[in-house]
Amino acid sequence: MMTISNIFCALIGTVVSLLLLRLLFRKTGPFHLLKRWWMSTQDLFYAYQVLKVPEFNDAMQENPLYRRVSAYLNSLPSLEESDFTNLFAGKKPNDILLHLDPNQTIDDVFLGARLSWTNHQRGDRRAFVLRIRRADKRSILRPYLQHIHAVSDEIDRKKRDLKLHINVDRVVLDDGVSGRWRSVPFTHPSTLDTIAMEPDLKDKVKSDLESFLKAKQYYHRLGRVWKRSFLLYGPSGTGKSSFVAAMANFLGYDVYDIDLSKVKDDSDLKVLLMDTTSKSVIVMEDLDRFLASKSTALSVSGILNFMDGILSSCCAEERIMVFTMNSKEHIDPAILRPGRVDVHIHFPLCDFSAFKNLANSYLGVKDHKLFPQVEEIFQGGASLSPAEIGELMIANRNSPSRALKSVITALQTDGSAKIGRRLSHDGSRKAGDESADSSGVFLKDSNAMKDLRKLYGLLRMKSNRRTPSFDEASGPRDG
Ligand SMILES: Nc1ncnc2c1ncn2[C@@H]1O[C@H](COP(=O)(O)OP(=O)(O)OP(=O)(O)O)[C@@H](O)[C@H]1O
Ligand SMILES: [Mg+2]
Repeated sequence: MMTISNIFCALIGTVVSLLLLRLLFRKTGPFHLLKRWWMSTQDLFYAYQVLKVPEFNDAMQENPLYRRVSAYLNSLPSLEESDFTNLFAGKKPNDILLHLDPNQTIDDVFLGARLSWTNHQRGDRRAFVLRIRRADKRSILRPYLQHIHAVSDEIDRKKRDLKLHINVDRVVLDDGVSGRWRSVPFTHPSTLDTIAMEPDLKDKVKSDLESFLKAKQYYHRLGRVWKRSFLLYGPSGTGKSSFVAAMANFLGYDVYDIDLSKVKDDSDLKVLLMDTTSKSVIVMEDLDRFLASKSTALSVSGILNFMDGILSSCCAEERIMVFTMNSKEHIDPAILRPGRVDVHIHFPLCDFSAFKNLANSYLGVKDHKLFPQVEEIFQGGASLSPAEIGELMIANRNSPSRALKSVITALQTDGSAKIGRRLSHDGSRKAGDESADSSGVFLKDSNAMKDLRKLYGLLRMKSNRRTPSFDEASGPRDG
């Protein structure tokens, strides 16, 4: 009986203490009142300066700083905690925008200094009013304004509707001016998360792109054009083009896709480049194929000038250049020298870890009883491109087991056929079935193929020389 009343008393005690704590710490409670009183007492001992950022100047022209401050303040975490915040839907789905009520104040902290902003509104006149301690002003005002610029730039970048520009022979624009680029909204869904790639490599590329975005001052101090070039190379269907789209989405940049077969000569390439804007990814796909065929009057030196960034320095900068190739084996090393191409990224055929990645995103399957069998086949040396495996998974997406079985069959047949072709190409051994269907999905495995696969697995194990996936040639890193 004693124990039950003890428990009851303890329960009551806990509830009462919780209620008291709540009263103490709520916004109008003694703790917050005390905090506010302490701050206003402190304020008596400091001199403050008030700075105004009006929406318009005297000539009724818009003040760009007003828009930036507005974007900055609406992104502050303290706004989420304010009782005077309005919520609006943004342009993109799931976008929620926060806005502070007129004549309300929010606090901000920068480099340890406390600042406050009031959203001042009288009639049609609007301004943001910054209150800052005089003692802090000299040391932090300039960096604080730069910080506001950087944050609002970042917000703009994320909000932009991206465009894909394709070079055409000539197009007449709405305003009657003719141009060489035809533009459409860029809505490619590929993101760095949807690309199956070694996680370390993906992280490296991400941080490389992030540090590029912050490196404006750094590049300028070095007297270099603020650009970075990437070479994506690997067999067909390994995700190079998808990766370009993912990069553009990550950076919030437009894409200029240069179709080299439509570039007449070097001066034509110059014109095209001069018509591109900053904050863009400029892509030359299948450069190896173009260099091998050389079907237009565009010279290699025209391409080299483009790669060096001489041409882009005349107009806007902040560009990413991307070249894709199936193989860089027969490419003149001068084309790929550091400075021309800063980062080399290898896109290999699928291995077991990339396969698991694809199974997770295409089928929602993290583990499966057929995985050990798939792993064994990969270890035997067979492989398909992520595009081939992705197609099989999409076609059988309602049944993961069927999807995995079809991948296994394809690996056993098409993979073996590929191995056979490679071996016969080397002259080491003749492939059994050279006429295999390229999709290979419905072909039956044979003993000869099994032997070839074992042999190929051994050869691969012996020559286990891996191409590094991310090879940073040179160039500035961060700002
Ligand atoms: N690594 C990957 N991760 C996720 N999906 C991939 C990957 N590789 C290819 N795919 C899928 O396969 C399809 C083709 O890929 P993509 O066009 O990017 O390959 P590619 O390397 O550019 O081929 P090509 O050299 O023939 O141009 C895309 O739909 C893409 O979604
Ligand atoms: Mg491609």
